[in-house]
Amino acid sequence: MKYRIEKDTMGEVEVPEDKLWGAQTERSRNNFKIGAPASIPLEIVYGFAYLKKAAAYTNCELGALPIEKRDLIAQVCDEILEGKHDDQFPLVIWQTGSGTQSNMNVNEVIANRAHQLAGKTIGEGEKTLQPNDDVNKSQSSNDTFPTGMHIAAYKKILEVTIPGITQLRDTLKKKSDEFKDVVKIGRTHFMDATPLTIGQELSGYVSQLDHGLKALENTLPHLAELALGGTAVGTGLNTPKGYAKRVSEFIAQFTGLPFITAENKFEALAAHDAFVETHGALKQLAVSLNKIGNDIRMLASGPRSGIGELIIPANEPGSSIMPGKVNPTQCEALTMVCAQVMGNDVAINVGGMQGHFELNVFKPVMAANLLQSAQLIGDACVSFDEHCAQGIEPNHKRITELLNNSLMLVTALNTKIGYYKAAEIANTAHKNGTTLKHEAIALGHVTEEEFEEWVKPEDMVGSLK
Ligand SMILES: O=C(O)C[C@H](O)C(=O)O
Repeated sequence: MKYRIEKDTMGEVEVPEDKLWGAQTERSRNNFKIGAPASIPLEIVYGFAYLKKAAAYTNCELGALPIEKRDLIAQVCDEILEGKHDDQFPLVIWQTGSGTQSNMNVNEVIANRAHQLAGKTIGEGEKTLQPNDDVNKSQSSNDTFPTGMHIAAYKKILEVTIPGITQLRDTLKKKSDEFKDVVKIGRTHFMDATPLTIGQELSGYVSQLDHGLKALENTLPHLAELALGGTAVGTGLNTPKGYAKRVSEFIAQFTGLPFITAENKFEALAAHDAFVETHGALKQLAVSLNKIGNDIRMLASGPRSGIGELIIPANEPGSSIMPGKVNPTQCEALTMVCAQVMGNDVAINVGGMQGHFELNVFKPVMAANLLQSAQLIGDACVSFDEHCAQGIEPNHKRITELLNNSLMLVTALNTKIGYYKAAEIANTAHKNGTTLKHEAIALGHVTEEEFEEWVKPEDMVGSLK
């Protein structure tokens, strides 16, 4: 491999000749071979591209950067956002906790690419742009990395997570309406209980997702607050007057999203409570989705020896050894995603607890985990929706069989003959393996006509939708 020499304040570093990055990126590559290759999410790099462009525009407007430099920075940022330089960001999550090396990676790529755009080869003559003085002007990693994190997370939640959850929620609502009259036996403590409809059961899942979506959306205003303008410790040292507000306005303009400057930059640098808050909502959704996935796989269990009340799509052969076996694989994928989100939540909570004095230095791990959760939940909801939820059908034969066989239909007699006599009927039927009706009449507690009139599952589901 051919190398060129790049320099930073510590001296010379060999960098692969065909790469746009510089000395500090290369040092990071050499010093942090932890889980390589590249694991800093590209979404964060794109977040940086938005903010570097916004910073260049703001610096220029406020008289701190010539227009030619602004335009070069903006042009490279646009190229980055078009995905033209995805392979120029080789760093890992497990680097400096401020993300300084990723900030410098972006600064170096912009500077070297700008040199090329100015018609020169990298290393030829004086640099067209200085990574620290021009591209990083009015910035520190301490305010840029959290800004990139917030832009990336906001976009991911808006573009992937919320649409995915909404798609699944809408299907479950449709199924809930479709099966609103299908009466089945309920279960509490895993044991037979009084009846309800499939529509009612599914409506609980819809409500869970509605609440989860609301919780997630409620976190967006905090996520919309940007740290940029705080620089090293939150005071805004080395920024021109009016910079913080204006740079956020440019970011809002370039992203089309309602970003604003954080009211308090000390919080925005030293704490990532916004991430803890947003991931809290993602965790809530994972809790809900785990229940939904578990319920559906248990209700669809069988086909001969399980509950078998629901039929779900048979998408692929389930077993390499057992012929004809089909498994609830979408439920398995969904609940595995939920397990991953729970793990990510722990990492984010631990990271969030570590804001020491003026800086939280768990930024890359918090950012990567949140982005992973947001992507996984969105994707898993779409997959579960398209390959499972949309195809859910009731197994009417099995539902009727289990409903009529249930001893808990006896609960309808409580108000007619009292709890004790009703319990005697249920216990005797269970002991003798007979029906409720048979024992109710044999014990002399009701007549056949009374039983027929009083014990009707369809009258036991209440009026709640
Ligand atoms: O990289 C920076 O801009 C600052 C760094 O994170 C530091 O506080 O030491």
